[in-house]
This record gives sequence, C-alpha cells and structure tokens, in this order.
Amino acid sequence: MADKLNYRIEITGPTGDRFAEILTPAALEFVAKLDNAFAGRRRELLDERRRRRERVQTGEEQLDFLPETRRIRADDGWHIAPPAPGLEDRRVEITGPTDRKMTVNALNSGAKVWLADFEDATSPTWHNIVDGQLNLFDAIRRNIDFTTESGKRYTIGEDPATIVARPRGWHLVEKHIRIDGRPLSASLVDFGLYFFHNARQLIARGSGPYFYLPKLENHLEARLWNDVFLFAQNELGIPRGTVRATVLIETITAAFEMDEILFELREHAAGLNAGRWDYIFSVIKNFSEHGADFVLPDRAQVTMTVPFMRAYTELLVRTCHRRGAHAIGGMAAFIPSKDPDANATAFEKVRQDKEREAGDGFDGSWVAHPGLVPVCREVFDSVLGGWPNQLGRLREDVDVTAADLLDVASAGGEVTEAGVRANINVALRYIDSWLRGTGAAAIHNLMEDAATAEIARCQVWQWIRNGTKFADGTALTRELAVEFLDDEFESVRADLPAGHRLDDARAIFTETALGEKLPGFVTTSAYARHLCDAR
Ligand SMILES: CC(=O)SCCNC(=O)CCNC(=O)[C@H](O)C(C)(C)COP(=O)(O)OP(=O)(O)OC[C@H]1O[C@@H](n2cnc3c(N)ncnc32)[C@H](O)[C@@H]1OP(=O)(O)O
Ligand SMILES: O=CC(=O)O
Ligand SMILES: [Mg+2]
Repeated sequence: MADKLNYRIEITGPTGDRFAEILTPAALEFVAKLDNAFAGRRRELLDERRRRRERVQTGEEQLDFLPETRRIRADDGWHIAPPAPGLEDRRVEITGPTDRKMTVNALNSGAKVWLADFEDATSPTWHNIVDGQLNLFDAIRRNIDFTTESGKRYTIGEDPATIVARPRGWHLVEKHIRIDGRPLSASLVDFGLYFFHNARQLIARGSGPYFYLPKLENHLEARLWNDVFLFAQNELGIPRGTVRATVLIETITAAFEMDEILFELREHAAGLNAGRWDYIFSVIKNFSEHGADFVLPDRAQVTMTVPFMRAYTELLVRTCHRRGAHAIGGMAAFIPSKDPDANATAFEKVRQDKEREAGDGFDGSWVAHPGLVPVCREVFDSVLGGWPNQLGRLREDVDVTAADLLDVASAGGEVTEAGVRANINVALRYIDSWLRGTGAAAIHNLMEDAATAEIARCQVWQWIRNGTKFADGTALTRELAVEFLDDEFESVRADLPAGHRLDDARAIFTETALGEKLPGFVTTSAYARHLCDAR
C-alpha cells in the first residue's frame, strides 16, 4: 500500500513478477491525480451517454449533425497538428494484445505502427494489464529479449514499428487500484501508467507518447481526453502538443461529430480510424428497438460495401483529409489458416478489403496478424507511389448526409438459422476465451475480439425483440434461441478440452443476449463478476 500526499492508494489485485516496477508510488500518485481531476467529468459523460441512448432508442432524438457546432464544420481554416515523428507513414498498422511474445512479434512484423491494445484484444485481467505495461516498458527500452523453453529466441530487430497504445474505453473501470476507496477509470489507469513511465523515454528515442482512443461517443469525450493530455504533459513537464491521438470512429453517434472530435483534439490529433466492428455493434445497440428497418442481416453479410458502411468510411476520409489528418482503415477479420483453401480465401478477402480502402483514399490500414502485413503493404505501396500518405486526396466528391449514415436497411440480406447459431457459437467460444484471459481469438478462421463478440450477442437480442423471420417464415423467439443455445453449448463443450469456463460464458450470454433489456456492454458486468480478483 502506498500512502502519499493527499490520496489513499490501495492495490487490491494480487502481485506478480516485477509488478512493483510499474506500480511505483510516483506512478500511482500520477494516476491518482488524473483520477482526482477527471473522474467527475467522466461520470457525467457516461450518464449523458445513457440518457442519449434512451432518447435515440425512444425516438425522442433523431441523430443528425449538430446545429451548435455548424461553425466548426463549415470553417475551412483549421487543421490538426502535423504528423509527429514515426507517424508520417502509417500504411500498415498491426494490432494486438501486449503479452511478451506478441509485443516482440508485432514490433518486428514489418508494420509501420503497432497498436498495443488494452481494449478490444485484451481481456482486462489484472495480470494482463500490469504485465502488458511491463512489456511495453521493456520494449521501449529495448530490454525485452527472451528465449522460450523450446529454444526460440525473441529479440527486437531493426526498424521496429512505432508504438501506439490503446487504453481501455471510458465505460470500463479498473477495480484493482483504489483511490480513497473507489475504483479508477480504466482509461486513466492505462493511459496514466504508460504515459508516466514512457513519455520521456519515447521522446528521447525520437518517437513520442501516442494513443488510439476507443469507443468515443461524441466530441465532449474527445475534449475530456484533450484535457487529460494537457494535464499529463503539464505534470511531467513535457511540451504541450507532444501527445498524439488517433480516434476510432466506432460509434454511430461519433460518426456525426468527426470534425468536432478532430477540432477538440487538434493540437494532439493524429487522425481517425474506421473501427468497423464496434461501429456495427453501436448501430445495433442504438437502434435495437427501432423495428425492421434497423435489423441487420446475418453478421457475415454486413460487409464494408453495404451503403451505410460505405457512407461512414467515405465521410471519414473526406473529413480527415480536409483537416490534414490521417484516415486509417479497419480490420478485416480474416486471418491466415493452416487449411490451404481457407488460407487462400482469407488472403483474397483481406486484399480486396485493403484495395477498397486504398482506393477510397485511406492512408493506411490495420491487419490482425503478421502474415497479413505484406498484403496490406503491397496494396498501399501501389497506391501511394513515392508518397507517405494520401493527404492530398481531398475527396471533395464525397457528399454524405445523415440519412446515408442511418440507412441501415440498405444492408439488405437475410437472417438465417445458421446465422443465429453461428452468433451463439462464436459468442460462447469468445466469452470463454475472454474469461480465461485471452481477449483476441481465432474462431472458425476469423479473428474475434470484444467488438465482434458484442455484435454476435446484440444481434440475437435484436432479432428476438423484433420477432425477425427466417426465409421459411419461422420467427426467432426467445424459446427458439434457447433451443439453439442448448445445441451450440453442447457442440462447443464437446469440442473444447476440460478447464474451460463455458458455464460462465453461457450465463453471460444469457444475461446479455436473452434478457428483457439489452445491456450496454458484455464486458462491464462480466469484468466485475468474473475477472476481478480484488482482495
Ligand atoms: C475490432 C478490433 O478492435 S480489431 C483489433 C483488436 N484485435 C486484434 O488486435 C487481434 C490481433 N490478432 C491476434 O490476437 C491473433 O492474430 C489471433 C488471436 C487472431 C490469432 O492468433 P494465433 O492463433 O496465435 O495465430 P498464429 O498461430 O497463426 O500465430 C503465428 C505467430 O504470429 C504471432 N501473431 C499472431 N497475431 C499477432 C499479432 N496480432 N501481433 C503479433 N504477433 C502475432 C503469434 O504470436 C505467433 O508467433 P510465434 O510464431 O512466434 O509463436
Ligand atoms: O476497434 C476496432 C473495431 O473495429 O471495433
Ligand atoms: Mg473497437
């Protein structure tokens, strides 16, 4: 227990090897100061999120571009800060969790940037959070070499990727650190520990403290992040404007505030990313009770080429380039496979996805696996020529309206029994993996993470609520969904060895997909009940 200055700081999680190097009194005091300064505003913004979702759900509020910020959108005169060192060329970005092996592999993958993920790809066990910070601490100091028991050596090579850390979203708490008895914002813990330990080291090494900001719902949440950056830089005596943040546009509400988000963060902004999976989740969540026009088809049919998804990505590129910001593409879920046919399909699908993005003007894109770095690089190389980005392509031809963003029915397609069963099967497998500490998993040849799993469980809820019918006229009722759940549970159990947490996964799925109300996130109550091992 560290007791310094004004705060009573307790660590309630179990200790681990070298945890004390991250959880130093000074680092904890820094996090406590952040919490003291910003916890209240975070709480208010989360309350407003809930109120707004209710207004949208009941039809009291129609989503639209905000009248009160029209001036910001209309003004051609402002731009974000120029790209910081290491972020000029972002043609390939690899994402992944921060365990030790993945850290070395991601840095050596040949990608320009590594998104070191505490969000969608990380199960936020106390061990994963502190160990992830340790791995980043060591990697930044080039002090991470290790050899496995089988003799494979891991060492950072020449020209590693630029590290961009993604703290957890505003909705999550970290219960293993308590300040004056209360748990902390997980965002402030992840940001604060990383910034405190590494900002100066990164700057000295010609890089900087760079972040991806997940799951923002509006520009006021961006303003909060900007104020956190100002405060943190000031506390450590680091020049204002050193931090760089790329914001994921991955909620339907944020899609209406892209300009405003960049404006709020303009001296710290580095771009926007099209976070497609959470975006689809957000569309389902916000319109889950809006009837058939907002019911999406089977998850596999909601591709990036359906009109409402194209509207969002096209608007993102246009908005970014007008403001001198990088537009970064998202994650195709296809990953390399040992099965040659599945592997060929995966590479072809990823290539098509990256070709669409590069053709649309994105400056780079994400891959989930080192094996996919060359495909993405090849596609962007061929479009970029000698340039590091496509900032010069202003996309003035793009004209996206609120109706285009909300034209969910444009997805077309159908809901099938196989689609319902697939969602249940994937959700059970993913939640089981998450409960066992792995936040990104290969399931049926696809990358699954917290965002893709949210889609799977939300769709089932929405289809039941809307009595959605299959082609033969059968409506999906709760009873039918429970029958499917029973079958899928047995089939997954037969497939997995002992030691899994399928019973807990089933309980979480039942609560978050089959309940009367649609919970905002799977991860919030599941964390409190199952991952939190606070003393
Ligand atoms: C919606 C969103 O937010 S998308 C962003 C969040 N999601 C992610 O970041 C997913 C990242 N990807 C992954 O976690 C993994 O690729 C998975 C889980 C999908 C598949 O992982 P695996 O089954 O281990 O893949 P595979 O066995 O083919 O791995 C081969 C090697 O590549 C490494 N590898 C795979 N993916 C990554 C990655 N993203 N970063 C670094 N190394 C990786 C593995 O560690 C393994 O290394 P090794 O040969 O030294 O043992
Ligand atoms: O974070 C990315 C997403 O697609 O969600
Ligand atoms: Mg996401």
